[in-house]
Amino acid sequence: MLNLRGVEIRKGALDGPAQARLIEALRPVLKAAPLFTPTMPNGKPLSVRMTSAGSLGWVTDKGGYRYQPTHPKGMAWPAIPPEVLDLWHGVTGQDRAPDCCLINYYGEGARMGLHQDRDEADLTWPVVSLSLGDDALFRIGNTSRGGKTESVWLNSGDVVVMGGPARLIYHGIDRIRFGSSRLLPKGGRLNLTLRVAG
Ligand SMILES: O=C(O)CCC(=O)C(=O)O
Ligand SMILES: [Fe+2]
Repeated sequence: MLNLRGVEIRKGALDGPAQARLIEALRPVLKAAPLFTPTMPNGKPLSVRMTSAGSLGWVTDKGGYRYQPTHPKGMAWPAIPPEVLDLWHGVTGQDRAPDCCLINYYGEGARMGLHQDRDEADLTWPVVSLSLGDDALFRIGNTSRGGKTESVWLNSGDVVVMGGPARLIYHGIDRIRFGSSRLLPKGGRLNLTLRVAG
């Protein structure tokens, strides 16, 4: 395990078969709650497409960043698959389940700027994130804006945990190596982010 500024990076936490099982488990979720292109509060589209599973999903549009119980198309989010819940319980050792599994899809050229995860009601819960598919360059900054940053490549099956003093650390994805993994038939990267949100 790698520890970068308090952020735990569990390289190879999931082996190939476990990754393939997760992709299978996510297929019906993505069918029930299709990926959409979110926009920043200023109207600018994000390059990642996203959706959620769980009682709450994270959305952003002209109304701002928030958690809500429904997909932008109006339906409730599908349940978080048991395989994903097992990962959370195994990593956190907590009985409480996450109420949101945010699913980010990075196609060719997609990225995510440096940000803090701070829309959750209780910031004492860790954020657990799983990488599936193409490699991604993950950048870690500081708990306030600015300052030096460090980067690390995340590969399929890696798990990142942001908790404790690192819960509010700035982080982002600079770029992916499109086509570096064969896990997703059409390429790209799926990132699952598990959180106690409400
Ligand atoms: O894609 C990633 O690894 C990070 C995603 C992320 O930071 C987020 O959804 O808040
Ligand atoms: Fe984040």
